[in-house]
Amino acid sequence: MPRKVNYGLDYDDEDYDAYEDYDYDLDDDFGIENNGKELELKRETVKRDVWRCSICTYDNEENLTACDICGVLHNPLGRVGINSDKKSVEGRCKDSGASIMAKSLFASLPRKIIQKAVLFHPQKDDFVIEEGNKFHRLGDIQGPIHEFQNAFIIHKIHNINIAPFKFDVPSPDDVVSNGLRSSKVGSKASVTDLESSRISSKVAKKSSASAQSSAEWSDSSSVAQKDQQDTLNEGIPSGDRGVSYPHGSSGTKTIQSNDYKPEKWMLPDEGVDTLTQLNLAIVGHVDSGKSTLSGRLLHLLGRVSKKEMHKYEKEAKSQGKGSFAYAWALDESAEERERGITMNVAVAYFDSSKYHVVVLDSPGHKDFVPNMISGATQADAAILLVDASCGAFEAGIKGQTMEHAQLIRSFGVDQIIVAVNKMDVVEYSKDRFDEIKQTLGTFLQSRGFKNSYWVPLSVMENQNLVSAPSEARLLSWYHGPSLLDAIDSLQPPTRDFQKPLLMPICDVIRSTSLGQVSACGKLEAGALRSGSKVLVMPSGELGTVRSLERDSQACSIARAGDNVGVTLQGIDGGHVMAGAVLCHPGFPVAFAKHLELKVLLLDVATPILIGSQLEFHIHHAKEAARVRAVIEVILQGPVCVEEFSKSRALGSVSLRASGNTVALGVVTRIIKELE
Ligand SMILES: Nc1nc2c(ncn2[C@@H]2O[C@H](COP(=O)(O)OP(=O)(O)OP(=O)(O)O)[C@@H](O)[C@H]2O)c(=O)[nH]1
Repeated sequence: MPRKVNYGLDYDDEDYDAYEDYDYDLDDDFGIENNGKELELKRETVKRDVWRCSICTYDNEENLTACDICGVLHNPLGRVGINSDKKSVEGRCKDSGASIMAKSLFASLPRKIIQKAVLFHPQKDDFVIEEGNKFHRLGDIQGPIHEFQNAFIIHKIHNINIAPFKFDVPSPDDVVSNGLRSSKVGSKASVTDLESSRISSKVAKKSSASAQSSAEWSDSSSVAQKDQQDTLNEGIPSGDRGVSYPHGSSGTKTIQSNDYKPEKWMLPDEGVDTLTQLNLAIVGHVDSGKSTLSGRLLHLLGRVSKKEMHKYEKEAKSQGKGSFAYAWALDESAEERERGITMNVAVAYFDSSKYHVVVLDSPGHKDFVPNMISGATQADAAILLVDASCGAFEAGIKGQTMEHAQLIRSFGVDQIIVAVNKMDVVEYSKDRFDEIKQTLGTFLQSRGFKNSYWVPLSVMENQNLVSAPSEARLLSWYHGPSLLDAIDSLQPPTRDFQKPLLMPICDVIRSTSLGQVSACGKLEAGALRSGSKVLVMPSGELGTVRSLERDSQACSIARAGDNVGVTLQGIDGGHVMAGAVLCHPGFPVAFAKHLELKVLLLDVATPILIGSQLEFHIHHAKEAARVRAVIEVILQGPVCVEEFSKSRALGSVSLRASGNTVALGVVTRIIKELE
């Protein structure tokens, strides 16, 4: 069955009322008309003990861990209270991502006063601003503000409000892979290394201490301790075991990540015939039909039974929302169903002939872009769904069709299937399909998508989904692959099997009755099996893998690319949270809040100025950030991060302000940890 990503702790206990998330103390109501949907939200009463959000200045109740208005975390991950697992169910729900995002639906952020203006002068290096090439290296920008603004004038293509840069010249990936890191970055490298060494060695020491104590707690026999030590040392060459830490510290021998040697079980067994896992994000403007498509595919491919489908149909009809029956297979919460929109990413699975597909059904509504980002960072490829209906496609182009395409590209996805849906509404018109293909195709090409497949569909009338269409009007001109065939034509993703474990946590499921905590997410690198020791960063706590689950089935090993649930034992559950990262105890991920970025500006209306307060998104973590120098950010709290050259997943960022994505970028340097 599909699983919802809640961006916070989740409870699997039966007595837990999943809809408590939306049960607020309310003192006023207000609604807003958005894409024809009447959305309602209520605001909580302000209580006496409050903390002020650094982004929107809203006074939040003390017990909230994230801003009630904009969702920015109050306490940095590193300072997560170790007692947070003792929260009542009610407390947890109030803090959940769903509640926060729901409440932020109607919040417009108050304007912040910019303290300093950025200066600008034309650049003379590789990042010279050219006609048609809107890539800017902001680090070199100086000069009066109007010149800064002029540098970011939007060029409209086909009257579309296209964001002013091109991914392919260069894309964030290309920035790093083409070695475009500036000499400025290089010249400070030694300082950086020193700083990050200090941080990581501190953490590594902590992990070693916890590793030892954890081993002692779990079993007192020397044989058991040896086993514990062996799991702790998985992948570390025998000569180096138990004596050293990554990045090093004085007096200890250093293990670099290239010293890591994966053990045999960590590598895929070529002989065993298993399908490659493909993490497929379904993105696109609100109402384009993403959940309906996901639900219908699951049904057609036998993942949602006839009986279940019948139940969804009945329930949807009884609420006067019959057309949403398939979407209900994914949109499970009462609030999502009532509003007819997806709020959290749903994770579901089906098999094609070539892939074990993990469907990441993303929300399309503008206000849930942060959730969409969290799902999209796990994607190997994407289906960009567009609504062919007159007016709807055009609205999507100005809305989230473009934003989602840009975000997904910035996370390194360069294979995309553009599914032109609702062809039934336009009489399966070839002209309309060609018009959409020409308009959007030009844009996608300019953003550096290498492979894009174009598939006309009607999800509602089951045309061209898993087999050739039966509709004569479509058959008369379309002879290409069905959507399922297009999925099978995608190139298999490359995986980091040879690197130490790295799994950003996107969701946490917690059973209070069993005292267990499960972290969900995609393994970006390395492998896990039951008994493996894992380090949870940023807390530096060690846990042991008790069991693994993929697609609701227990599995013995999870490898890079797999999207799994990892049940941990021997760990305080309060340290396991969305935004944290599971890593190899010998190779802790860096943890910092002072970063140098290289960004591509999307929104000229929101220039990035020194002193600007932004929302900083990285893998599944979100932090308030202040622009210190252009573009160097100080986050309110630290996050797990790697330079993009080391990890795509932990080095791709997006910057948002006032509900808009204003820039996409990569981490070029971890500057230092601030005490
Ligand atoms: N006519 C027609 N309607 C469709 C088709 N596919 C989906 N719809 C309708 O479009 C509406 C929105 O569908 P959803 O699946 O909720 O759209 P979505 O993209 O998941 O919406 P968000 O997740 O909120 O962005 C529903 O009423 C669907 O029945 C189609 O092929 N033809």
